[in-house]
Amino acid sequence: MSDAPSAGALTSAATDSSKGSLRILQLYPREMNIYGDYGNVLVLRQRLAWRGYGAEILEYDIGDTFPDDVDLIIGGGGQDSGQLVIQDDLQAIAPTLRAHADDGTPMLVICGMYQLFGTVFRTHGGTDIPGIGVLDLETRGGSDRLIGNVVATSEEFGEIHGYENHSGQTFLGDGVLPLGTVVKGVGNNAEDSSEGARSRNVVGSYLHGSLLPKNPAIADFLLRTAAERRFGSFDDTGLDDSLAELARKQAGARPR
Ligand SMILES: NC(=O)CC[C@H](N)C(=O)O
Repeated sequence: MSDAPSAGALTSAATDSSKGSLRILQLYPREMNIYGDYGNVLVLRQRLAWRGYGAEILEYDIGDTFPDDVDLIIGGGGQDSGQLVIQDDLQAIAPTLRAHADDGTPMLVICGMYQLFGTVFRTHGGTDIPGIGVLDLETRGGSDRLIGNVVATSEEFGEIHGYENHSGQTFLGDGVLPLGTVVKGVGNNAEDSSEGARSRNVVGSYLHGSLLPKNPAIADFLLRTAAERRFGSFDDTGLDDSLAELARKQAGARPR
């Protein structure tokens, strides 16, 4: 169960939202929200609040109507069983998600949802869970779970810190770039040192933690992109990220 707000709830941590509000949609928070992934939404909301923007946190669950005017779409990790539960509903909203991606809506999808944004996840049990083809990649389940701390490097976002726990190994097609190159841990698969995927304004990653508290550069990319699309500009006043910096140092020093 998630402790997230119910569908359509307006959660405003911002006392001052005079610069406007962004609508952030969390996909399937019941089934696809493990290892603290909901923290990504909380980080986005808080960084908006610090800069005088509001955030409307929406949730999409099985059978819901997909909301209008969504500025940012977030998806978390899930067990294979959770991925099986949502698979039919996800196919039903696939055209909407693909249209959002093509239109430039910023998105962050982690692990289980990252896999399902590809073309297919063949589980270790031999079941094919079809993806929605937003990202050109496919995933094959293996007998080993890949678990531990990860550090990846990326030109766009610098060092990326997180924690992986997956059996699926993901292989990128020509239509996407990796999010980063792994220097500690495994990332997408045990063969090519790539981690995550980038295409249009979509970021896919295996990294939990949750990801955004320790990676404010990725959070601000998502917020800047969403705000510029909605308001034409973004006041990206620098924030005091010294605690995030400490967390990054600590995470980087941890054993695999
Ligand atoms: N952490 C996750 O989201 C796991 C995704 C998928 N069930 C796997 O094991 O590969």
